[in-house]
Amino acid sequence: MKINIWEMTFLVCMVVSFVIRIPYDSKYRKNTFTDNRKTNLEKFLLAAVGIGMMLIPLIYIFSRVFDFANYSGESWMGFLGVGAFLSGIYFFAKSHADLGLNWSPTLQIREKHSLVTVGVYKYIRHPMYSSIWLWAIAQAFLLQNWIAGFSGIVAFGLMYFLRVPQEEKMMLDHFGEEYRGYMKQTGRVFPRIW
Ligand SMILES: C[S@@+](CC[C@H](N)C(=O)[O-])C[C@H]1O[C@@H](n2cnc3c(N)ncnc32)[C@H](O)[C@@H]1O
Repeated sequence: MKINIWEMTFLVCMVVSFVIRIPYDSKYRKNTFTDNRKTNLEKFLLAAVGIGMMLIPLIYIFSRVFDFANYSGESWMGFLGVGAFLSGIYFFAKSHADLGLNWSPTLQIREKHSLVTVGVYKYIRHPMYSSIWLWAIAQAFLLQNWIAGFSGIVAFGLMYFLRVPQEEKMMLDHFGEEYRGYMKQTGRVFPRIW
């Protein structure tokens, strides 16, 4: 087994993302929820993201199973991948810090949930999803394999397009006009500039 520099970078960034989440995850487990919308579809989407963004890349890096789908990319692709993952890690950390106790890995409202509209949430409604898009794009640039490189975009794309409308509906159900007003001032994954 020989891991190249880009695959090693992917692994390190993945571990850093895990470590960032640990303190939020342990606090999250102590929450009581007043609304829990973790449906079977949600469970499927979470599993798909785990498979597409972690399991398939790990199998690719540590075995030869997907080697038939390798291609040889240019080094600029690797550098772009590093830039995308590093900026993704910044937004991942910042969005966790801004959401604080309101963070949840799925669609849930906790007791005493408050609407966060400060920090990075002042400009974007879904900065954590922006950061995960950056991870998926980085994966495509860093893992030069048609399956392991693109499984992240497919899995997260599925989650993003199916989950975001449900998440915004849940927030509207709870925060009503406050969230509607917030939607008018912010973009989904890019800042609103018009
Ligand atoms: C995985 S987090 C992702 C948050 C957000 N969609 C993002 O991409 O940054 C999903 C949970 O965060 C909470 N949430 C989302 N937006 C929020 C906001 N502006 N203020 C407070 N909680 C929020 C909801 O409880 C939702 O179930």
